[in-house]
Amino acid sequence: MTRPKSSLQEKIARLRATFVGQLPQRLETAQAQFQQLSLDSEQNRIALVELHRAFHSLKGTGDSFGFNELAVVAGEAEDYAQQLLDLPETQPLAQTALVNIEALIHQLIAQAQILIYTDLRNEHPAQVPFLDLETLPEEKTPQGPPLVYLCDDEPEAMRYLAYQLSCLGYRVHSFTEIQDFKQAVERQPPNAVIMDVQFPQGRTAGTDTLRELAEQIGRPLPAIVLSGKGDFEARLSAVKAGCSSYFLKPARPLEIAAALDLLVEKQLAEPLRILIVDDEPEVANYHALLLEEAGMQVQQISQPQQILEMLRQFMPDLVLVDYYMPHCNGEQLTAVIRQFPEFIGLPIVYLSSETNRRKQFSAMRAGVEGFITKPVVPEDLVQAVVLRAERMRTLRALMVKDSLTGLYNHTTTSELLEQALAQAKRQQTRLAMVMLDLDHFKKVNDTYGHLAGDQVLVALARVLKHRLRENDIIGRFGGEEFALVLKEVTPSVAEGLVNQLREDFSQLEFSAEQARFRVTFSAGISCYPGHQSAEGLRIAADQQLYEAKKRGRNTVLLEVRHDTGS
Ligand SMILES: Nc1nc2c(ncn2[C@@H]2O[C@H](COP(=O)(O)OP(=O)(O)OP(=O)(O)O)[C@@H](O)[C@H]2O)c(=O)[nH]1
Repeated sequence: MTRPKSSLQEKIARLRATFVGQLPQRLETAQAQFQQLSLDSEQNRIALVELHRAFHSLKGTGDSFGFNELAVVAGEAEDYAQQLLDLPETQPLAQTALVNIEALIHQLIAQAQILIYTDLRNEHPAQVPFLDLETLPEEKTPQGPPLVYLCDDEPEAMRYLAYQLSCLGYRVHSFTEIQDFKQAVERQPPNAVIMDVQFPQGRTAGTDTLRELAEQIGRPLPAIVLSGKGDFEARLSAVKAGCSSYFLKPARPLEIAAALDLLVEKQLAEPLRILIVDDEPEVANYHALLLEEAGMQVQQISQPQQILEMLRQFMPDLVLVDYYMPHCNGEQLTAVIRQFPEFIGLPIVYLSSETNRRKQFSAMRAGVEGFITKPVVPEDLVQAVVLRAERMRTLRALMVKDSLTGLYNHTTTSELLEQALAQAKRQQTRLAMVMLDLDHFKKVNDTYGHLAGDQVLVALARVLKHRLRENDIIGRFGGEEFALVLKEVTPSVAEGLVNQLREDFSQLEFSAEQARFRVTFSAGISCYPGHQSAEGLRIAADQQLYEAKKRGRNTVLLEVRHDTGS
C-alpha cells in the first residue's frame, strides 16, 4: 500500500551525490571561461554568455538540491556576469566585476571541496524539499473488472444487487460478517465498498468499521452507504467514515453503479503524461522523480531538437521546459512547438530560477501556461502540473469522446480502427470488429421516455467499458449503435465474448416511474485478416448485424469466410 518514504529519498540522495561529483569539472570549465575573458577581448561575449549560463545553472540546481550556500554564491556570480553582459560591446569589461567573479569562483571551488568530503547520506533530509508521501495517491489496483466489496448482514436482499452489478461489469464479493470484510480488505483492498450501517454489533457498526480501517490505512476507503436507516446519526457516521454517497434501501442497482463509477473512474484513469525538457539531467531526474511519485508518467529529453518526435510519440498532457538552455531557450522552443496546429493548445510550463517578474512575463509571451520558479516546492510543482494537465485531458476528451456515454465518438472510433488495423498488419495479429445495436430502442424511448432511454445507453457503455480490455476500442457510432474493435482475438473468442455481454446485458433491469423493463442488443462481427480494410470490416459487420436483426434480435452473428479460414 503506502510506499516507503526512503525509496524516493534514496533516489534524490543519489542525484545530489552525482551533482556534487560533477562540481569540480563544472568549476574547472567556468575557470577556463573566465580566463578567456581577460585574455582575448574578441571572445569575451561568447565566454561571458557561457559563464553566465554556468552560474545560473549552478544556482538553480544547487537550490533544487538544497545546497543553499553554493546557490547563493553562484547567484552573486550570475549577477556580476549579467552586469558585464549589459555593457555595450565596445566598452571594456569593468575591472571590479571581474575581480568579484574571480573571487566567487574561488569560493565555489572551496564549497565544492567541502561538499565532496561531506557524507551526504547523513545530512538532515530537510535540506532538500521532500514531498510528503502521505498525501500522494495510492498505486493503481491491478487491471480487470473493478472489485467491489458489498457488506450487509441481510444476504437475501443483497443477492439481487450483487447480481445486477456483476451484469454491469463489476466483480462483487459479498460479506455478511464485518470481521470477514475486514480481513478481505487487508488481503486485497477493493476499488470500492458498499456498506450497510447497522449490524448486530451496533447501530453504526458498519460505518464505524470503515472509520477504523481509514485510520489504519491512513486514508478513507472509497465507499458508499446503502442502509435501511436514514436518520441524522446514521448519515453523520457515513460522513465521518469518508463515504461519498448515501442510499436508502431498496437498492436501485443503476443508481448505485453510477456512484461506484465515480469512485472507480478516478482510480482507473490513465496517469497524466508529462514531458520534461531540460539540458541538466540531474535536475530533470529530480523533477521527474517528484512527478512520478505523485502517480504521473514522465519522459525526459535533454536535446530540444528531439521535441517534435517525442510529442507525437508520447502525446504528453503537459510539457515542462527549462527556460535557460544553450542554443534554444524555452521561449524559442515554445514558438517552434506552436508552429504546429495540433500542439497549439498543449500546456507548456517554464521552470527557471528567474525571479524577475518582468522577465517572467516577457518570457511568457510565446503563449505558455505558467512559470514555476526554482527551487520548486514539490507540492507546488505537483499541483501546478496536475491542474493544467487535467484541464488538457478534459479538453481532449471533449474532442474525442461522446458526452453521454464517455465512449469514443464516431470520428475517433474510425481513426482508431484504422490505426488498430495497421498495427495488426504490422504485427501479424488478428482483430475483430463488432457493430452492436440496441433492439427496439425507439419503443423504449416511446414507452418509458427519452431519459430512460439515455439510462440504457449509459448502462450499455458501462458494461462494455468494464468488461473489455483496456486496449480494446469502444465507440458510440451513432444514436443507439456502438462499434467495438477487439484486438488479438480469434473469431470464435470474439463471438463468445460478445455473446456473454449480450446475455449479461439482457439480465439488467431498468426502471422508469413504477415500471421495470429489460433491453437487448444485436451484434454483427467481422474479422481481420478475413477483411483487409477498415471499410470492408465495417460493412461486413453491419451486414451481420442486419441479419441478426432479421433473425429476431437479441442475437450475435459472426461472419464466416471459408476462403480465409476466419
Ligand atoms: N434516449 C435516446 N435515444 C436515442 C438517442 N440517440 C438515438 N436515439 C433513439 O434511438 C432510436 C432508434 O430507433 P430505430 O433506428 O428505429 O431502431 P430500433 O427502434 O432500435 O429498432 P431496431 O434497431 O430495428 O431493433 C430512435 O428512436 C432515436 O430517437 C439518445 O442519445 N438517447
